[in-house]
This record gives sequence, C-alpha cells and structure tokens, in this order.
Amino acid sequence: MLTLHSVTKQFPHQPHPILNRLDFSLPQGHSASIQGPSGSGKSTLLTLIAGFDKPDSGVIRLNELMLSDMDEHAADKFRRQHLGMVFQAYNLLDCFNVWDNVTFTARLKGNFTPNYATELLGKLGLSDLRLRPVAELSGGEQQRVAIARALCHKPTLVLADEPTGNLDEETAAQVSRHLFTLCNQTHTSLVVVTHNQSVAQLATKQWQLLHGQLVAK
Ligand SMILES: Nc1ncnc2c1ncn2[C@@H]1O[C@H](COP(=O)(O)OP(=O)(O)OP(=O)(O)O)[C@@H](O)[C@H]1O
Repeated sequence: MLTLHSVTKQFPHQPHPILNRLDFSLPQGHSASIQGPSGSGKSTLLTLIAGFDKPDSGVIRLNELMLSDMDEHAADKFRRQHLGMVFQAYNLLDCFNVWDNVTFTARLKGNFTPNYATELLGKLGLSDLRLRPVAELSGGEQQRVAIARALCHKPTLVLADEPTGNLDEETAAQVSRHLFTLCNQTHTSLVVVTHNQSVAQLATKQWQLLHGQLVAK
C-alpha cells in the first residue's frame, strides 16, 4: 500500500503550499490517474513519492518503507529496488540498444532474469527491435522501451509522468494500454499523471489535483 498522509510542500517565493495536507492511498496492484491544471503540483507530487525531494511535513510510505524520512542514499536504494519510472522524455540511453536499456536497472539491482526481459519485450512488441539502438526508434517504440525498462526489475510501484504526452492519439492509446495491462498482470501499483482523459480512465481510480489536494473524480 502506498500512503500519503497530510503531505505539505511549499516552494520559496510562492504564496501558498503547492501541496496542502494532501492525503492519498493506493492498495498494492491498483492504479491511479492524476489530472489537474498546469502548475497544480502533479509532477511535484511524483517527485516527492520518488524521493527526489522531501515534503515540508506529512508522511509518505510504501508498505513498511517510510519514504519521507529517507536520506539520499536510502532514497537511491529505494528507487533501484522498488520503483519503476516512465517519463515523457524517455530518459533512455541513446547510444545503447533496446536490450541494454531494458535490462540496465535489473542488472544494477542484481535480479536480472533474461527470460523475464525477453517475455516483456515480446508483450510490448519489441522482440524484433532488441538489438537496435534506441535513437533509431520512433517515439511510440521508445516509450514502449521505457515501459519495459520500468518493469524489468520487478518494482513494487511505477510512476509515470505524461507517459504519452508527445505521442499521437492512436499510439498513446496503444502505449497506455500496454502500461496498465502489464502493471495489472504483475500486481504492480501504478500512478499516472496525464492530461489525456482516455489514458486517465484506464486507471482503477481517477483523481484531480486541485488547490493542493487530491479529489476523486
Ligand atoms: N524546484 C522548484 N522550485 C520552485 N518552484 C517549483 C519547483 N518545482 C516546481 N515549482 C513550481 O511549483 C508549481 C507546480 O509545478 P509542477 O511541475 O508540479 O506542476 P504540474 O501540475 O506538473 O504542471 P504541468 O501540468 O504544467 O506539468 C509550479 O508553479 C512550478 O513553477
């Protein structure tokens, strides 16, 4: 279970906290979509859950792990072991091929299973591309590589920030179906920030970030 309790975050020179005593919980294996106006704090929320920054107050925990209390070293270890991330800008290693990108984190974590990586590539329709440098792939193909990479080390939780933001509507639908289906099949929790209503409605529960709090849609 991912739990946020009374999480508050205010940036310097801003009149109000961007997140204001925010509460949220997500049972293991469920998915949540988060929508909201530009600048409402959606990416900030993911940044706090990922442990890249800390809330001013409040508690963030994933099962027994108290994320809001972690120092940088512990947060880094948490990300490697428990977290998969899919961002709009892919963050793939351009000069490496698909296979090396997908298996990189699993190798770092020391739980690399070639059969699982091969299975993921198959499910994402990437088997024939496994030895191609990612820089040669289309946007939709690169985003499927990013999904395979996020899942290959068998994380507990996947965070996706505008995972289909720069894809056309048809490719966005295909990529988001892959993301939700694979997380569902592997009992991985998923939080997706998106402006795309078709993507948002694939989630178990839809939320809106308004005035620093999450409101169920
Ligand atoms: N490190 C930071 N320092 C100061 N202000 C920040 C910082 N990060 C974000 N902000 C501010 O916090 C607000 C929320 O930003 P955030 O990126 O979380 O919004 P968002 O809902 O993801 O927006 P969008 O939908 O446009 O991506 C913005 O006003 C932004 O300028």
